[in-house]
Amino acid sequence: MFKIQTLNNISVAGLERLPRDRYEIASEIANPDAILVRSADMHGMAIPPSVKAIGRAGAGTNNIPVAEMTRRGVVVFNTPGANANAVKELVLTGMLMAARNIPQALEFVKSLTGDDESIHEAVESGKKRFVGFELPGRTLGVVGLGAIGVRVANAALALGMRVIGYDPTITVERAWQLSSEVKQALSLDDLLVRSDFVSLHVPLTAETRAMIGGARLKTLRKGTTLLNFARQEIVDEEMLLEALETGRLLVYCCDFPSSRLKGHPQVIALPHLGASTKEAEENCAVMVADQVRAYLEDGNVTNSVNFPEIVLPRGEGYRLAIVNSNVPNMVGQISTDLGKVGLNILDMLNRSRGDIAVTLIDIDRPCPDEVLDQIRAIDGVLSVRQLD
Ligand SMILES: NC(=O)C1=CN([C@@H]2O[C@H](COP(=O)(O)OP(=O)(O)OC[C@H]3O[C@@H](n4cnc5c(N)ncnc54)[C@H](O)[C@@H]3O)[C@@H](O)[C@H]2O)C=CC1
Ligand SMILES: O=C(O)CCC(=O)C(=O)O
Repeated sequence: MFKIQTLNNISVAGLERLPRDRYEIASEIANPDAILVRSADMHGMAIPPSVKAIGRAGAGTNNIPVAEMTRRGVVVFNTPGANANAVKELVLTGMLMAARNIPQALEFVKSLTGDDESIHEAVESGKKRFVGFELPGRTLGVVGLGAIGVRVANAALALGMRVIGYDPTITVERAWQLSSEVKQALSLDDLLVRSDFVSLHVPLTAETRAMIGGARLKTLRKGTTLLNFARQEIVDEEMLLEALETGRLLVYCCDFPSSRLKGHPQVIALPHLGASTKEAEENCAVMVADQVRAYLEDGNVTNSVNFPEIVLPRGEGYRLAIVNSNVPNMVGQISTDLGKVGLNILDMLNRSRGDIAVTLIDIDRPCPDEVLDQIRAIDGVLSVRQLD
């Protein structure tokens, strides 16, 4: 029986992928084998030694201590692209809300009093305060052309916008998906000076933290709208407020309210709603549950942010799933231990990524406990599991 701890609400569609006769799932559970999480902050949390996998039902893994988990030999998964359409739709909503002064217009309508005739009169005389502008011909700069950025860029083209993008590490897959109409910005600074709207779609990393700071905000075209559906910390809030004050920035539309941003007349702040659609929640939950299950039951790894991709189809025999440091002669030492007791290797796969390697070995009969312990004792071996 595998034990799964959930730190956030995970869609039932995903939990149903973990059959109850093999999986016990609860928000409070002792010695879990895996943790499923959305946005809960796991930094500083005591993660029990029993944990072998952490599954993030979503894209960003900045809420998980990934480096520490790698050192411990714990795999961390995410669900690339599973919520990208939901975020794209909210970014488009944000652009349109900003261009048409929708939040202010809604506030105005809420404030109306009197009978239908007086409301009608107030509407017709008041609406001139909310005159907006249209998107065709305006330039959108997309920073980060991953699952979300590519969708936002292509959708903005379809709305008649000009689109420029910046992503020095764009993958081949995303480059194929990106319309050839999207022009390449030479640098982030080049993108910022050429855009009427700027939309951020990068992960939060040491490099992207406060990437949009004071100096860069000063280079924006007067009246730019900045959209941040990535992470709060990517924008320097102090400097942002100054840019709004000077009018360099017209609107800041984000998914991350704060005490200073909420209620600000030029800020549209949503309560981290980017991935909050039924479809995205289901997509993420199903994908992450399948990935965690494949790892727990077969040792296979797909869509990990810290482990190598490794998939060895199950055939005959018994499987050992070993996580070890990526150093020479690990496989040699492991196979020597197996050979000493006459265990025959039927199939084997070894993959590495950075400092970590995963070795899957199918053997002809169960491995005795003392041999498993010998393998565990090899310098650099982080975990050894014999799978049914
Ligand atoms: N508001 C919300 O609810 C959601 C927010 N997010 C946030 O959006 C981020 C992006 O999500 P995805 O597009 O799914 O991720 P992704 O991994 O598919 O794309 C990220 C892209 O950013 C690029 N990148 C990294 N550093 C860069 C830099 N310094 N400059 C320019 N490009 C850079 C990468 O090359 C990659 O192509 C997530 O990491 C997460 O923080 C994601 C989903 C929902
Ligand atoms: O699970 C959520 O609602 C947050 C989604 C998110 O921020 C992400 O996928 O990075």
